[in-house]
Amino acid sequence: MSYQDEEEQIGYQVGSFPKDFGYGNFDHEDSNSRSAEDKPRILLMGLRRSGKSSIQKVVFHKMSPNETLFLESTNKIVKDDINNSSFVQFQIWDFPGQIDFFDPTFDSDMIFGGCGALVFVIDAQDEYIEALAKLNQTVTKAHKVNPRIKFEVFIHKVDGVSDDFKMESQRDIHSRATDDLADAGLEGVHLSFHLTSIYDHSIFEAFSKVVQKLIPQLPTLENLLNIFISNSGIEKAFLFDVVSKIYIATDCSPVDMQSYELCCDMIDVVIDLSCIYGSKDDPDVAAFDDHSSSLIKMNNSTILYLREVNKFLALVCIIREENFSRQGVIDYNFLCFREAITQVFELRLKNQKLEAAEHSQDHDSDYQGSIPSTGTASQNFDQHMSNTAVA
Ligand SMILES: Nc1nc2c(ncn2[C@@H]2O[C@H](COP(=O)(O)OP(=O)(O)OP(=O)(O)O)[C@@H](O)[C@H]2O)c(=O)[nH]1
Repeated sequence: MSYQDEEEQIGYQVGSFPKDFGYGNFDHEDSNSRSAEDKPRILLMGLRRSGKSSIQKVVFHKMSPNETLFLESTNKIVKDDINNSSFVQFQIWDFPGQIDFFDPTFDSDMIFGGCGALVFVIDAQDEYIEALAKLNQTVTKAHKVNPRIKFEVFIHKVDGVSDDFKMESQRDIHSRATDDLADAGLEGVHLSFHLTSIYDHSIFEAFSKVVQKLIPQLPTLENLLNIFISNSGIEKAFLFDVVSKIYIATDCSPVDMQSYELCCDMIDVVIDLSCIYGSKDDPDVAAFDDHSSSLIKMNNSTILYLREVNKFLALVCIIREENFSRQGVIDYNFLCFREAITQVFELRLKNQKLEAAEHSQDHDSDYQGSIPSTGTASQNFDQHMSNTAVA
């Protein structure tokens, strides 16, 4: 088998997700789209049947978890182009489980060279000794080619195991994997571990963290969210990529799984309602747009409040009912926040264009001087947010 024999699956669409929100039909921000080669790459690796393709299909193609039972084994590298919004642009490469790094057709420089993150999937319901050996081999090889790769280990299929077993497996896998790396002389290589399952939100949460590490503007986005929530009396806020339901940023307070699940469910409700009742005049136009908003009152004196940032991003906030009395202030602050996010988008686009121009001209001109650094940008956005009112 040749690893060069790759299959492109761009714009793939599975399942019954409403037409307006599938990847194939999504009206991309063309001007912000980058060519596939320029995008950061996420590699999905692991032993056969560990669940790699299922993860990709469930998170990015709305496949229902039960349908993954019928997935066939992957026997070539499958590339998938994810192009949801300016911040969520990357390629996912799904590898066959039986990949052999010593095969002469395996071009490790090409494969690991442009890689941003490597997700290694370990089946927690199976013996993991062989998987750990493969993980060690993979990290050693990849790190040698590209020391900047972020390594993410998904201890997967934890739906079928008890909480005690989950914790024990994570501890054991963590210590064995780091010991193996130390034995190989790679003490400095950091591995992040996540307990995941396609049958709950854990896989979306884990993928959110993987994707966030590939967004250079993350500190700026987090800073904006911190200012927004502290001035508006909000408990927690997530900035969501609407299509995949992964969150690309949140404020600095800790994320609890229940809050994240509630916010994900709210997005589903809003999209479903938009599809059923919105845009009667033109069915091809998505009813979910930058004017969409939604408010759900819970029976525990908490409010879920969703506002569209643009067609691709939504801000979902958890607010105590008593703090929602001055909704006007929250709405005003949201407009400031949205304006600041738009500026981050514009700056990112400008930087990407400059980088592309620099790349194509293939010379070391001093463009750097004209690219505003994220630090400067962050200060500018903070200034913008200083207009916010305090609730
Ligand atoms: N219980 C459980 N089963 C899962 C989970 N994720 C995947 N599976 C099942 O695991 C089996 C293998 O999944 P695949 O996605 O085909 O695995 P793969 O790693 O892509 O396999 P190869 O293509 O052979 O390398 C399927 O039957 C899935 O339904 C999970 O989170 N929990």
